[in-house]
Amino acid sequence: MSKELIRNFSIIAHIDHGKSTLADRILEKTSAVEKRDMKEQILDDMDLERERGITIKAHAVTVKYKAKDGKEYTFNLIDTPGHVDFSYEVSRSLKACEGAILVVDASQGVEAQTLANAYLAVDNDLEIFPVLNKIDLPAADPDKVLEQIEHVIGLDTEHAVLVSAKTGVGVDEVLEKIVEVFPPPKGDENNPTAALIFDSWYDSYRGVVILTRVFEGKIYPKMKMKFISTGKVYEVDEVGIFTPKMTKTKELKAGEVGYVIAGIKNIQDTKIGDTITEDGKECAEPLPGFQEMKPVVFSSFFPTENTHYEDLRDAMEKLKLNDAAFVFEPETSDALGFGFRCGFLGLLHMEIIQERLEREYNLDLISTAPSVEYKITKTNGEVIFVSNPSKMPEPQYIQKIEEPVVNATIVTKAEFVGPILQLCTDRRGIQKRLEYLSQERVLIEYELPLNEIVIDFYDRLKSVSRGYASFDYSIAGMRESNLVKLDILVNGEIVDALSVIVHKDKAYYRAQALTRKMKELIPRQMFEVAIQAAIGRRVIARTTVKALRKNVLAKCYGGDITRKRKLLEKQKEGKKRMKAVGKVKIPQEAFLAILKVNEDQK
Ligand SMILES: Nc1nc2c(ncn2[C@@H]2O[C@H](COP(=O)(O)OP(=O)(O)OP(=O)(O)O)[C@@H](O)[C@H]2O)c(=O)[nH]1
Repeated sequence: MSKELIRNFSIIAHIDHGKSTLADRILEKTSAVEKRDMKEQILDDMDLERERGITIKAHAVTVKYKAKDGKEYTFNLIDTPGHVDFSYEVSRSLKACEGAILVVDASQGVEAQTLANAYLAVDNDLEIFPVLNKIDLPAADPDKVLEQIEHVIGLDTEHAVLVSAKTGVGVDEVLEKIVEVFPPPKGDENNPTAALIFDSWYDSYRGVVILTRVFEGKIYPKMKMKFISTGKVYEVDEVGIFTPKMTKTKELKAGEVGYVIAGIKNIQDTKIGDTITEDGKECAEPLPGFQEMKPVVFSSFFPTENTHYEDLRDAMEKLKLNDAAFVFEPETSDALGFGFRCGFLGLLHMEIIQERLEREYNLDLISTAPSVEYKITKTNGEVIFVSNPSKMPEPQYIQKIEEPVVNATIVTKAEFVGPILQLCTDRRGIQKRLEYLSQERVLIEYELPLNEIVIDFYDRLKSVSRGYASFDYSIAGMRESNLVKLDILVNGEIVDALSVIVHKDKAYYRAQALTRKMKELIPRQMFEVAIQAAIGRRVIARTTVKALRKNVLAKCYGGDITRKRKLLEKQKEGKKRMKAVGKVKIPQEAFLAILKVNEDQK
């Protein structure tokens, strides 16, 4: 097949603007999927993706399109996720493309991730054309949105297409634009092989499946392929494309996108961003790779039953096979016993991993409040990185603490600017930009400490803007701050897993709110439970959970054993997701109380 007839592209958009729906329509129109096999959002094949209605992993699919010029084109469509935690998936997908369709909801307009993703595409030198989706909605205002696209993103709207991905209106025009606007790939199949790994996952039957874009040369069965960064060599078993089912092909040539299987057992060997070449006939230099993704949010996971520790380790190792960005290491907590300290790309990533561990592996977990990684310069000049508050050195050994800060972009309606600025100020933000995109839409940029974002920022933003604010952020660097560790003591003992790092000015308020919240969350026990918050040795807040007066069994006068058993069963259920710390039973919610403490509502 001639390269002239190939188009490699991604669909990018703000979350919920309809890119998965548009991808579905494209598959339908190109008959890749029989009508009877068509289910909504066919590319989102993980159960969890379907349930949450979001795309977690990027997917690639190859379809044929007979254009109006009479020629048959091959489209390699790469669907990308839209949530901020997964923006690294977007950027790696874009490296495999020549073009990007920017989907914008015509009833909503440009949002924070529309901007972030459009800039990513521009940075990757892609051809872009906008698709204004949802024009079937009465609130759709395509002209206004076109103006925003030109004015805010600076994107030419000459090739913009008005679409309803729901009804199919305009989709034919999108297909023609793909042919017209996006350039065919370059490269020569006779050159030494250079192919980019842009995704990989572990399949229990076939081993590692690599998703690759071939830039030069080709990949074919029996070829000895070499990964440039690790130097490892494997013999290729099979190559092919997704139609969307895995379909074997003879080879993958320059310009093409597809999968490679080579009996690889270890996903660590297939680093995303690495270049595949041919052993003995190497390309001169590796392709420009990707930014390595570093976890920025950390939390500890402990099994509620200590005997499930090994099961938890096994489950996490399995999950990691398909998620290179998820990291973990063993941790011992005085209060909670054996568990793991885990690193994530963001809060959503953390929630998804926890949910998968609980659902797919049937584990009951206690997770601790999310934290970020601090850079600490000790008084002896040593520099350490601490992502676990309980590992923070004593204050007298600390010279300075730096915390990660992000550049945050918020797009909202003018009427909510006031409360949003207030929220950002409360969260120790520094304003960088405020611009009216139109009379009623405003773009706000702030530098904010990441630590203030992981704690319920997004929820608060949604609530102060009644849902009319979109949000995106990228890590900007480190900033020195006056931070302290707040310890929580239960009956006089520090519960290490409850410690949090807070700004000094907020410590007192947080301590009050936290102890109050703990009191609500820790159930009454047979004895009085004192809850204190302290900085170092200084106790700054205290509450008490009163003792229970009656034993639950006291209700069972006489010897009705079945009734007694029922009550005990009931009690046991209530015990689920609790962890005994000394004599006191602490429920999961208490470990996340910091997320529920709402200082902005004071
Ligand atoms: N009325 C209308 N609704 C649409 C249209 N296109 C998509 N939707 C709806 O908008 C919602 C979001 O669509 P998705 O395709 O899941 O959006 P997405 O951008 O892929 O979202 P993520 O995969 O979560 O990033 C769904 O409820 C769709 O049914 C359209 O043209 N008209």
